[in-house]
Amino acid sequence: MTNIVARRILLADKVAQAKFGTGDPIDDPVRERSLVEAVAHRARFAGIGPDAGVRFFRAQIEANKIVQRGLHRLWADNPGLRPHDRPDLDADVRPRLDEITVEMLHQLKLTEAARRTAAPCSVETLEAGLPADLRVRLDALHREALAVALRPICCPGHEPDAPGA
Ligand SMILES: C=C(O[C@@H]1C=C(C(=O)O)C=C[C@H]1O)C(=O)O
Repeated sequence: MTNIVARRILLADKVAQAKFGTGDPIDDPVRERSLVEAVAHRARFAGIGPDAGVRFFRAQIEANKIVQRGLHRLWADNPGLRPHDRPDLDADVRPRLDEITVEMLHQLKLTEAARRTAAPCSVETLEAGLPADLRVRLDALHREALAVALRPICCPGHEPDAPGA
């Protein structure tokens, strides 16, 4: 599960690139709402607690926006670091996020029982278990996002509810 959480966070770089300089806001409440509704529906269908599923995905969204905000700030302040290409958000990046959503729901289902009985774990432990090729791509910004994204897994039921949850 940590693996796919890290992959979604790294994909936020592409989202940030797609939006940078276009005027498209980092926050897209319509897209978020449709994701959360789809997750609640599918979680219920798959027999995962919809609340747990929604809580998990709200954390993934927040983590994604942490990376986007951090990169937009970095690029605004450092023109030399700005990306040269702009992926297509709708045609390229969001379909990849949608694939990850399906995979994450599957993993949530598979790990449900284990997570219910597991002792709270630390983000550091989960991060240390990542394959090296993913770990090396996580700088301080991505690690900050990873900590937010993993909170529902590490501390099920203990993380504060997101606004509007
Ligand atoms: C990833 C995007 O940016 C934000 C983060 C989202 C997410 O993590 O799923 C969804 C909508 C946006 O608020 C996007 O616009 O697709």
